[in-house]
Parts: sequence; C-alpha cells; structure tokens
Amino acid sequence: MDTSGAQEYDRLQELKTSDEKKAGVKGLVDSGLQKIPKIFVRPAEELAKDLNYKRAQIEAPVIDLGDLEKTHWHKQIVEEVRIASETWGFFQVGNHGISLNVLNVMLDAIQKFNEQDVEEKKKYYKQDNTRRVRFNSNFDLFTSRTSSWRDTLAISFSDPDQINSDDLPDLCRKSVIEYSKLVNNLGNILFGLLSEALGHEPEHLRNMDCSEGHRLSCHYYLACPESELTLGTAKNSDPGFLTILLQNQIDSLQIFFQNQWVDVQPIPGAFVINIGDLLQLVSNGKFTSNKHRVVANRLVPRISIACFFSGPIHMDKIFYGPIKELISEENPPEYREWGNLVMVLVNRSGAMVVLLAGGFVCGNGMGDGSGG
Ligand SMILES: O=C(O)CCC(=O)C(=O)O
Repeated sequence: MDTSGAQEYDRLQELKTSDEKKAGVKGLVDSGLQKIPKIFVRPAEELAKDLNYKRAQIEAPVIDLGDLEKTHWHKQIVEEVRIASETWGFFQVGNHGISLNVLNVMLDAIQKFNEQDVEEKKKYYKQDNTRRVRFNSNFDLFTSRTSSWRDTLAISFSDPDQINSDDLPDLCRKSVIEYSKLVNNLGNILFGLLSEALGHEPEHLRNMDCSEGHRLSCHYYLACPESELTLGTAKNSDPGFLTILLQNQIDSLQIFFQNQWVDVQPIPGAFVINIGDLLQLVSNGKFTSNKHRVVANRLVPRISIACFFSGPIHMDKIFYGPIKELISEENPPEYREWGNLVMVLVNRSGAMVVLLAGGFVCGNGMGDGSGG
C-alpha cells in the first residue's frame, strides 16, 4: 500500500500544529528532507505554462548614478530613468554612493541571522504583520494555495512610532540600522529622478509622501532538493511605489518582459530598482510595474534584501490617484476613483485595482499583493 500521501499529510499537520514551522524552510532542509512538502509544489499547469516561455538573451538597463551632480549628466540620467521606467519598469543602478563593503556586511548579517541556532530565530517568529520585526517562512503559509521556498526576516521602518533598535536581532542590528538609513537616502534620490522623469520638480513624489516609511524584506532562499517543482518567489508585481533590491551573486531573479523571462544578472555593488503598482497608478500608466519571480536552485542559498517604499503606514487617510498634471484631453485618466474608504481604479483595458484602507493593493491586472 502506498502510504506516502498519508505520511505527507501527517507531516503537514505536524508542521501546522507544532512549533516546527517556526524553524522555517531552513528547518525542513536541516531535517534532511529529499522531497519537498506538497504545499511548496507549484501546480503542474502553472509550471508547464511557465516553461513554455523563452529565456531571453537581453538585459534590463543599467544606469550609472556617478555623475548625478553634473548638470549635463543629470539630464542624461533622468532620461535613462524615464526610458527604463516606461519600458521595463526595472533597472539596475551602480555608483549610487553606498559602498560595496556596507552591502556585503548587510548580506553577511542576514546570512548569519538565518544560519544561527534555530531557537534564537524562533524568538522573532510571527506569522502575521502585527510586529515591526518578524521572521517567518511565508507570511501566508497555509492560507495561500502554494508557498514559496524561502524564509524571510521583515522589518518595518515607519513613522510615527519609529522602530526600537532593541527589537532588532543582535546578529544584524548594527548593519540593519546603517543599511536602512543609506537605502532610505537612495530612495529619496530615486524619487527625485522619477519625479523629473515625469516632468515635475524633484520634490514632487516626495511631497506626495511616496518615500515615507519603508520595509525591509530580507529573504533567504535555500538550496532545494526538487528545485524544478517550486519557486523562491512566485510571479508578482510589487504593490507599493518603488523597490530597491540588493542581491548576492546568485542569479535567480527574472523579469517577465515582452512575453519572455529575462534573467537579472547580479552586478557586484549594484541595486535592482523596480517600479511598483502605486507608481504605475500615480503616473497614470506612464511607468510600468512589471511582474517578476525568483526561481529555486539545487546548489546554493541566495540572499536578497528588498526595500519596499509603500507610502505612509496610515494609508487609510490618504488616497492616491493619477497625478492631476499628467491628465489632459489627450491623456485621460487610465484609472478612476470610486468611493471613499475603498478606492477602485479601473484602467482602460478593464483591469481592476482595489486600494483598501491600510495600503494593500490587489487586482487582476497589476500586482497580486504578494510583494514580500
Ligand atoms: O528576492 C528577490 O529577488 C525578489 C523578491 C520579491 O519579488 C519580493 O519580495 O516581492
């Protein structure tokens, strides 16, 4: 009699009821498992459909921010940002002013956090979003149809009640605080360039509070014994305004561009920048929030640190719609506003985006709200 199905079911029950789930995907790998639990297996039809897409031999734009202060180069950089944001919704930036050493120290600290004694990590375990610092495997483990093969330490930095540094794990406290400040500055610079790329003063998007508050999702993607059956991060677009992503040198991030998957090759010292759903929305569809995913691999762990700029934490008091100055007779609103507490936006192709009080975006045309 084949009992493997029953055993797998028992194992999932065990994960659900015991605190084993607090050990995350790393706990599963350390237990020596060779077959991944069903909850991580992507539906066959999704995998088959995805495999049919070509792997493209093209690369997302790389923009050098080194000469930003020089007028001539500043204009050139704004133009490169505009083209990349309109076409790809993704680009990499180099010479951004944050040293390679700071980036490596941060990646190293996240690796150490994940590879430390599991009992220490468990102290930060929280399945829902009620804590500013939380460690879990997937925020929607057991509630979504399929889970991603990764563990995540998420840290929210938002006014008015700034994070207490004592709440951060010892192993990465110093690096996280320094990194968060520097990446926040870089976010402000990028919002300036993006405002200019939309034809506005550099302060425009910052004045709309787009850069207020950010969240770090520090992902640890483990080597997977059945990597062809799962994903590190499922296809999604980011719900907020902008994401600044740091990755180690393991290439697994892919962008869905012109009906093909394009690898985002890691460049030492560079950040990957991507436009989120809300920036697509306020730019009235001029900028593109593109889908992306992370494939799993059999050999080595991948680390990435996504910094999400999703606007003020108290989004129930703020409603975003297309920037008024971008609207004209030739450029009518791509999205329109209904209601008060819940804003429903419908673009011309009929795709619907719902912005709920609390700042969560979901829809059938843009993000699926799974960003991190
Ligand atoms: O790890 C990455 O490269 C991307 C992560 C991501 O897409 C997300 O957190 O939403």
